[in-house]
Amino acid sequence: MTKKELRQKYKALRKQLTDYEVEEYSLEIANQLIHLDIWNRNFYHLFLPIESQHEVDTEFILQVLAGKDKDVVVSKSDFETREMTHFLLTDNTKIKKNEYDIPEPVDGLEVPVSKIDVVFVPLLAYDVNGNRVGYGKGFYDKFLSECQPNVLKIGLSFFEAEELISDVLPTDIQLDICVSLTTVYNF
Ligand SMILES: Nc1nc2c(c(=O)[nH]1)N(C=O)[C@@H](CNc1ccc(C(=O)N[C@@H](CCC(=O)O)C(=O)O)cc1)CN2
Ligand SMILES: Nc1ncnc2c1ncn2[C@@H]1O[C@H](COP(=O)(O)OP(=O)(O)OP(=O)(O)O)[C@@H](O)[C@H]1O
Repeated sequence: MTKKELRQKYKALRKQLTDYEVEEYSLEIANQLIHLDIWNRNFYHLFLPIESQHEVDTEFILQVLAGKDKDVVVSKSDFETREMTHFLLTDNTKIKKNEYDIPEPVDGLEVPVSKIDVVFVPLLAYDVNGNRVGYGKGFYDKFLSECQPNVLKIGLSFFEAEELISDVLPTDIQLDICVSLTTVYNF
């Protein structure tokens, strides 16, 4: 299927989930992550979920990271330049929702992309080759292309992998791992 078709399909599937399912499934994804060999690094970039879009609630992952004393990085998105700016998440970080309902840090200590070791990647759909589809603005393709080549890219999804995204671009960056409710995909 094309990215456009997949966006429609997965937006509809996510819409059907109840708030209860979103929470339970997000906890399940966090539980799967605990068992992976990904916790020996320092800087973990996490997305803060758009609740109205029924994204994976990363709160549980945040708790795991806090328990392990990791540095957590969150971003602010500029929809004009399609650039993300990255900030260290601390107890004092003020979070505010932007016009797209994305919770974002207001300000704080900026973290250069070169410091980031692991990125938890939001997505609408992904395929068995590790390609992903987001909302189509290219924020993560750009961000991931600026990261260190050895950065670990981990997708999180309530759904299983598609067989094929038919219109993958050369600028699309593949995931290393994707975690669903039942499966850990290693690409
Ligand atoms: N939590 C989270 N943060 C993220 C992303 C994400 O997917 N999830 N992004 C990942 O790249 C970037 C933001 N990209 C986004 C692009 C479009 C829409 C969005 O709501 N689009 C609506 C159309 C709204 C409109 O045009 O008025 C939609 O698709 O329904 C949201 C986020 C950076 N931060
Ligand atoms: N490294 C990059 N720098 C600048 N623009 C880019 C980069 N990578 C992709 N883009 C542009 O972003 C647009 C959207 O790409 P694509 O359809 O793959 O988005 P997506 O992966 O679904 O969205 P997102 O990354 O925001 O979740 C494309 O027009 C593409 O040209």
